[in-house]
Amino acid sequence: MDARVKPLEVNAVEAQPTTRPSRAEAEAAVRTLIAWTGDNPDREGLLETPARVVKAFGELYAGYDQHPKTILERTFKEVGGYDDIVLVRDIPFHSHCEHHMVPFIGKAHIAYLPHDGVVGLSKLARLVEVFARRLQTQENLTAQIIDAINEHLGPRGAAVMLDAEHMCMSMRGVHAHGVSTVTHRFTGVFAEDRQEQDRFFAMVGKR
Ligand SMILES: Nc1nc2c(ncn2[C@@H]2O[C@H](COP(=O)(O)OP(=O)(O)OP(=O)(O)O)[C@@H](O)[C@H]2O)c(=O)[nH]1
Ligand SMILES: [Zn+2]
Repeated sequence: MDARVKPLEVNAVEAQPTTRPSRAEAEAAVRTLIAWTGDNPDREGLLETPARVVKAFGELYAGYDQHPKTILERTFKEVGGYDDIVLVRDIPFHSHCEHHMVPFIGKAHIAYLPHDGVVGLSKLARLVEVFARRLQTQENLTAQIIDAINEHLGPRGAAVMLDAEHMCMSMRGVHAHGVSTVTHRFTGVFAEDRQEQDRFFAMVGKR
């Protein structure tokens, strides 16, 4: 099958499947951007840059080819009856804002109240990667993480908080350095019970 007609797998409801250009077309686009900046894409140091950039994009946007189900499908039930909050905090992530394609970098804190087994702790960090390695807004990233937890783990409650610095606000535009943006979403018991929210904030260490 021609790589150009390979459908792009997407998980966002609003995103439409689209077709992928070829690698050669992607490299030509990078070459155009280099020339647009005012540099010479034919000088020695830049000759291989389009190929490197496209390869790097393959890593930075790998999330389009990954699905949360494959990460969250394996759960463990032998946890000694543990059914209280499981919090994995300070998960580092890098994403790219969909407005400027410039990085936003921060930490994710994910908690859930188990219902029928627990998931491997590393899987929550992997889940963040699935969605962070796509073009994003911080709000959408927050929502996609918690929606995937609810869909695939069915917990009694879930809580997600992201704290990130957007390079499009510091390196360009308003040039506001050191600004952090905090988003959070609660579902289930965390949404209904203020005390559970307070426990989450206390455990994360932010109030
Ligand atoms: N809500 C939200 N806004 C974001 C995020 N990442 C970047 N932005 C904002 O997206 C907005 C885009 O605004 P526009 O006015 O269309 O673009 P712009 O002229 O480049 O804006 P400036 O950044 O103010 O120069 C900016 O205010 C960015 O700060 C995000 O994750 N969530
Ligand atoms: Zn931006």
